[in-house]
Amino acid sequence: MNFSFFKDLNIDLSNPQKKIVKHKDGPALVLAVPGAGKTTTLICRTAYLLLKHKIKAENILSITFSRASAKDMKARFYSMFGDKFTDKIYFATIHQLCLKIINRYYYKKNVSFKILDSKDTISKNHLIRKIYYDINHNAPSEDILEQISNNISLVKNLMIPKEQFSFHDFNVEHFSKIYEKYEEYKKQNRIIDFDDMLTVAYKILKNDEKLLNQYRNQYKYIQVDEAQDTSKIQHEIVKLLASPNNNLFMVADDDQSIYGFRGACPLELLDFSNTYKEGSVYFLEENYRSSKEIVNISNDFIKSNSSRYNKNIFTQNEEFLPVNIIKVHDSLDQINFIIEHLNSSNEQTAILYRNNISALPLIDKLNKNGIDFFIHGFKSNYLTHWITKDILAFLDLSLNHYDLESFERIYYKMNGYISKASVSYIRNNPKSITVFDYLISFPGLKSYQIKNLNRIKDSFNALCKMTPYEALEFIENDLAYHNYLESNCTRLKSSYENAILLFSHLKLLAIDEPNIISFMERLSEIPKIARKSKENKNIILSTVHSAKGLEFNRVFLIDLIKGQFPNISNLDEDDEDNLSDLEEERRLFYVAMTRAKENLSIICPTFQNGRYIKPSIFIDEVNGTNLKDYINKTNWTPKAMKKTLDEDNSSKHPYEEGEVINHTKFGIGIILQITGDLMKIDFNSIGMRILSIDMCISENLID
Ligand SMILES: Nc1ncnc2c1ncn2[C@@H]1O[C@H](COP(=O)(O)OP(=O)(O)OP(=O)(O)O)[C@@H](O)[C@H]1O
Repeated sequence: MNFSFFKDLNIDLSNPQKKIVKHKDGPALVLAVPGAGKTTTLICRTAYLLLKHKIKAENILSITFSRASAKDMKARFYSMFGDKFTDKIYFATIHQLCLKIINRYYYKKNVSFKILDSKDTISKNHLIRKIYYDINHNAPSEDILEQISNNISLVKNLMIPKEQFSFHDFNVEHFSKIYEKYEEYKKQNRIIDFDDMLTVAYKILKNDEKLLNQYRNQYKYIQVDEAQDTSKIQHEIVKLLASPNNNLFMVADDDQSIYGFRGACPLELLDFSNTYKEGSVYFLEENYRSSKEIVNISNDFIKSNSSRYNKNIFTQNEEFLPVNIIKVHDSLDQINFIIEHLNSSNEQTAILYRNNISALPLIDKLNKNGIDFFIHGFKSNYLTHWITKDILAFLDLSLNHYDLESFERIYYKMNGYISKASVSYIRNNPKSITVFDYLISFPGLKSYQIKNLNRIKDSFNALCKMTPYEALEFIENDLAYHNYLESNCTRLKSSYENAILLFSHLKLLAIDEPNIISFMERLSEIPKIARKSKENKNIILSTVHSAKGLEFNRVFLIDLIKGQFPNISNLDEDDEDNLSDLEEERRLFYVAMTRAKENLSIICPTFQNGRYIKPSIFIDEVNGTNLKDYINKTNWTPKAMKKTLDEDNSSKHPYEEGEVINHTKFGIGIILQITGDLMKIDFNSIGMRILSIDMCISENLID
């Protein structure tokens, strides 16, 4: 009888896998390597319970951590067994299950509630921002907002009582107070957030025995995929539901635990044999997914981590292609390299990145090249990032010289030397005068101050006539926004690498835009393009976190640069906290590599925003790879810039290529190239700059 079940499958399960599939009653833990068939075995066991043990579909609950994995699990089940079952099998995330429990309970009690971040509530970020401001009297950066949000998740997932907050380093000023206010607001407004789904459901199950028993009677068999990412409270909920029969089946790989920052507790798995004395532990060490090269290289790589079970991963798969490390010149070259390869073969491909912001220029350029893709959960928070808001304020002010709000946002972020007193003065501006003209009318200004204000006024006059790319370069260099960007990161204790990545990606977006308005429109269009991207595409864009549990023929792992992956600034390997963060980042990199079946390329830009950047330390740690250069393959002249360069008006100015000039601010330099209104000049003091000829003449900048 058993024989026919396994014979009928379209997959030839190994003996260890079959043994696991046949496991029926009592607790079981399957510990396995990537691609060992954990999900496959769980799916087959579900079918085996239904077909062989005649368990009803409604009595089986299969849960996992992310929506993408739950969807994938369901799709794989129906593709293998869809023709054999008409009953619905419940594959859900643990949060979906908890919400179901809460809904049922509140419905019974006739109590209504709302979910934070839904249409009819305030957004979570907005709420935290407001509370942070009320308590600390300054606005939090995006990094701090994220840290607060992660801390809230951590507290709830690890079930840390308020009294023990002082033992934890939350890295946020007055976190305890912020947390208190946040909880108070939700309580008063009958709102629950994503993490409350767990705490509230747990409380309900603990206090309502009748309801708990209803669930226990319903879900007689509970299966948990990706159990290494289950947090303390999730373990408690699962234990509560599974008890007293404990028909609990968990599959896990400790090397793929990547949610420690949000309270995942892989250590609970170590305790499995103590919690369930009668439990069975199974091991799966054969990888069926990836080529020999990918298996060997990733296995070697993860051995650098010290807190892990040592496993003997092996594969019988053939050798296929070497794992490549591709050195590209910069982010634009990285995209060009990817597009070139996407165009040359239509095999199923994932482009994976550590940080959401890496997706911004990808969405833009793939869309402009007419390449269809699906993107997993893109976050549009770059639009509310202080850098984006600053840049938009510069551009808004350049378009509208009466825009006091934008002026107030940026006047101290450039080399304007504008005093607070004069800013207070212009708040009484009669509105019929531009911000700059009113500033100049401030009583008692010295002649050099007036000259300076005229310089700023002229800069903003010039700014609105530039292409968006030139404008961003001008803001960065000529208006010295770069200095502010650097000092503000230090002040906010937020990652300078992330800030520069965002800034340079905004510039990448600007490259193809003909004018400032179209650049602004494109910025707000990107989230819409992301939302419209449809599933079932051959090309997937995803953070590594969201790609867990999935597999692809070809993987491009991008932005392998210092500070991005591992996503740790000022890495100090002697610091224990740093070390555990580094190990989690290493697991994340391991998850990324092991998503690939045949073709894995790790891409490493060498310049960012015109400056040399160091590669990720992981590049040194992956041995046995093939190093390839893709440097200078493409002509890096931004289109928008090229357009201006091509509009030749050389006859209207006195400069010549090769001429040595003396600039009032930058000193001696040589003109390397003149095209249209632009001159590329190599200055002795500051290196290369591109300047507008019009500006140089009208401002008398060159002697
Ligand atoms: N016995 C087998 N023979 C051939 N292919 C198999 C076998 N078991 C699993 N596979 C295939 O190997 C791949 C990996 O399986 P699966 O996704 O279930 O592994 P996993 O352990 O859950 O992976 P991960 O933890 O890395 O996400 C799938 O394509 C699956 O179809």
